[in-house]
Amino acid sequence: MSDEQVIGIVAAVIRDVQGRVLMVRKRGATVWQQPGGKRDADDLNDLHTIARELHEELGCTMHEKGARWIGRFSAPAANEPGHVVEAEVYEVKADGPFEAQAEIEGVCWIDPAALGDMPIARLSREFILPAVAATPVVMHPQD
Ligand SMILES: Nc1nc2c([nH]c(=O)n2[C@@H]2O[C@H](COP(=O)(O)OP(=O)(O)OP(=O)(O)O)[C@@H](O)[C@H]2O)c(=O)[nH]1
Repeated sequence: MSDEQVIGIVAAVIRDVQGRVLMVRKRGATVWQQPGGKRDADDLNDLHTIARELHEELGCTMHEKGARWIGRFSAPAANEPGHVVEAEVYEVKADGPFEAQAEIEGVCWIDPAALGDMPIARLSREFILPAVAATPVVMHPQD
């Protein structure tokens, strides 16, 4: 049996027209990660959790349509030693502007196929961003 504690989260992938992915950095943290977070007792479902977290962290509004489940991934947690993060990950559309607020200190856009040596949380670097890089950007006229 493992002593590792599991943090369950829901995480969002938001892409721009060039296919770049929105990343956030929490206050006091060095690594970039996906927007999102833990489920609240009042959340109706995982997309509701994402919509709430996006509004809290970035002040943006998630579209109800166009969400796509990317997968469930697990990795050592970025900011909590000895913890594992287990994430349900969705690509969603949202209206900007995207502005750092609440516990978020930084926002940036990265090319998922060219990460270089940027400090990125393992969940994103090893699982989420490779999955996204393998998928073409789909833009719908109504988006
Ligand atoms: N949101 C998010 N958390 C991640 C990712 N990767 C990763 O390791 N984590 C870890 O999971 C933890 C989730 O905590 P969180 O702070 O985002 O969740 P939250 O907003 O609901 O937390 P709070 O209400 O306690 O402030 C992060 O501190 C981080 O260590 C990721 O891509 N997105």
